[in-house]
Amino acid sequence: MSEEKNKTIDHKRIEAAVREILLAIGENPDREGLAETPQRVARMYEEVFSGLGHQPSEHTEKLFHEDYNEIVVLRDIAFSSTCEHHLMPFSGKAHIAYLPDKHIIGLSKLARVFDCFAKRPQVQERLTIQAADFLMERLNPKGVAVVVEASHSCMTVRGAKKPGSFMVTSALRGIFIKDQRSRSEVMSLIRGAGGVQ
Ligand SMILES: Nc1nc2c(ncn2[C@@H]2O[C@H](COP(=O)(O)OP(=O)(O)OP(=O)(O)O)[C@@H](O)[C@H]2O)c(=O)[nH]1
Ligand SMILES: [Zn+2]
Repeated sequence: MSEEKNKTIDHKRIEAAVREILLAIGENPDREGLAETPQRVARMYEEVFSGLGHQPSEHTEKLFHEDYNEIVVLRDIAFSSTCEHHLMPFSGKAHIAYLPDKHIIGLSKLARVFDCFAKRPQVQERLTIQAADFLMERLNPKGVAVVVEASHSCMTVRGAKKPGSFMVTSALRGIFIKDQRSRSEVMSLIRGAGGVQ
């Protein structure tokens, strides 16, 4: 993602809202430890919602022509996102695979595309689908598979309070839907060391 400032983030509004929340919980927003918290939170939101000011296509302008006809997998892409229900983080690993059709993409761009969708208010299912659909459309490969495993802090530290629980989501596209052998192959590559069990 480009380092350019995110124009969708209004720091002043976030600061005023955070001050209001501090008052609403009965805190003194002017005490030493909290005095700069509204500004910190605004800077944090700029970072964790940086995907709102950007498009994943910013990372996929360059494709390389290559006659490679086997599955490519980028496994264990660490990520963090924000649950849109509670504005609390969820984090884990994404695994992205595709079967090229004449074009490949720089490896890092897979991670950058995923991050661009992750750095928005999200639910894990939509994040998974958006990454798969975008790569399918932009790369025009024979197939795409995205598997995401994540722990949701809104479920581990509050609410149901189930630390250690992981949500696993997947989105298969193209040949990975239609062809059982390709599907088994991609899932076993994703399941390799460090992948989903
Ligand atoms: N499917 C899905 N659910 C999510 C995700 N992130 C958070 N949730 C769930 O969203 C739900 C929101 O449910 P609500 O009943 O509206 O909220 P709540 O009263 O705070 O629910 P509890 O978390 O059960 O206390 C909860 O069950 C969360 O666990 C996600 O990425 N995908
Ligand atoms: Zn949540």
